[in-house]
Amino acid sequence: MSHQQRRACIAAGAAAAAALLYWYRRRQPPEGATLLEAVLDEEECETLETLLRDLLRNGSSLPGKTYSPVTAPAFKKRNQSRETLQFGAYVDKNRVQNAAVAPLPPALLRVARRLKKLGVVQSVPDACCVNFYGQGQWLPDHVDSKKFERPLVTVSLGSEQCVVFRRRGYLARRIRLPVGSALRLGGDAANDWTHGLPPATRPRISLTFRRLNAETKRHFADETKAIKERRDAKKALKRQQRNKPPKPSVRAERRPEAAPLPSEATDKTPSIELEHVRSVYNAIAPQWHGTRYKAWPRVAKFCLMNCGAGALVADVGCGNGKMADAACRRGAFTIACDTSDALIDIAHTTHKDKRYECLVADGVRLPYRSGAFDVALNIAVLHHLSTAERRVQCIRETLRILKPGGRALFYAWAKEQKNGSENRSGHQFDSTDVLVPFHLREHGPHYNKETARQCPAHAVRDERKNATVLKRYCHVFAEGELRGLVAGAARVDECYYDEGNWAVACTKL
Ligand SMILES: O=C(O)CCC(=O)C(=O)O
Ligand SMILES: [Fe+2]
Repeated sequence: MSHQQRRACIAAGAAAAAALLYWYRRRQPPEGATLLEAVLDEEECETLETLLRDLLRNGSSLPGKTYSPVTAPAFKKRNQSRETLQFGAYVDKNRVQNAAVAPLPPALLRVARRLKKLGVVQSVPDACCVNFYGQGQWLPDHVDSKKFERPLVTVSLGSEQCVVFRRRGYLARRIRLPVGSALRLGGDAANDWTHGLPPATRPRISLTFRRLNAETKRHFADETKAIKERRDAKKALKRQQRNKPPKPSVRAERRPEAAPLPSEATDKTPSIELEHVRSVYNAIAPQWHGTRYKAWPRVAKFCLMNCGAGALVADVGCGNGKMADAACRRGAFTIACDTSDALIDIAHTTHKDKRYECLVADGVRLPYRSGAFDVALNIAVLHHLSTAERRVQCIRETLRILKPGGRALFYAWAKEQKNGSENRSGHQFDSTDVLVPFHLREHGPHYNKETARQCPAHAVRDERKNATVLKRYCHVFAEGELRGLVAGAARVDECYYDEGNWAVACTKL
């Protein structure tokens, strides 16, 4: 190699090393910033994302200023018009304000507690700003308000993105934010460097967890108190002027609304339901229980998202209580009912260790007062009601017992059944009102002579299968039918096909 060639080689090597060093330094987080990967696993991210998108869809019904569409024309023009949900504290254009917002919902509180447990923060954050970025939306460079304590922690969901840190006189830093990661910003990174996000290439959600500092909290509390005092004083003055005694509080006067009086649709159970639903379930209860002991995964997910600690859940038509684990898992109290006393006996024995009560009652006339429950489950019940009037009545009853804002999930067997392994029950339906055979085996671990002896009159022996054949009445639902019935009585949030059923999740308005 000539001298000249050697010099060229060295120069190229030095340039490559400098480029590598530059590349490396660009990716080093500034002092005070730490990235923790996999703080949430894939399933947790997915569950949280579904929950948050659900909340966003219902954004306008959340309290106060929790939801902001951020549609200021200038923001929209610059593509910064992302939607936000703010819990615990309200920020507008990076300025903290004293406005009413909802506290952290249980799912976010769990993440906040996890951050403390992992040592990312010292106190559990009590505020969270959830940013929903659509494709192309970005966040300009900023320093988070000093009214928030340090560190701030941002958890990423949905898709990977980069955050760019800038500081005058320093090389800009570009840090990858994988899904499920938490970026902790303290010290210089939070106070002296700005951070911003380039346009998102795919939809993304970020959760910025933080705490207002004590001084701001105190200031806001004083301000709120002063406003209330001024308002009360004004009211008192007006009252004095009118010289009227103060009105008693409406809340104290209000009596719980009683269950409605029975109507034609509810006061008499049609004989087809007595013979082909109630009696059948009473006879097959032990065998039924032997193979059905867990909520379907999507029903369990609904429970996970909606049945938090302290919530009151109604399981309308609970069968053997297979929803109990999912409904009570996060500390909710469940009151379940079914018309089959044999199934209620099983539900009671199986779940007596839980915050769970069950009783014999009919879904078309629930023995609960109106507005009492936070969540209602009505799973695989409606298709056993034999008139349209009774199905509507059962939906109305399920919603009646919910508080405004309460959520309900309905599942009803679909007329449209898939082929192959996706159709676990193996049934196909030609008409909407059908009698579906059930083979009650007279052998095996779940055979119970006692209940089998109480078979309804229509039961017939199948000697070949050594079983008694009972027929269950079902009205199978055509696509759109369930949605149509629920939409008349509540706001439909989601409608889907699952486990051979049509499903509708809704909110009582
Ligand atoms: O979306 C992100 O990752 C950052 C959000 C952020 O900086 C903020 O909410 O202040
Ligand atoms: Fe920020």
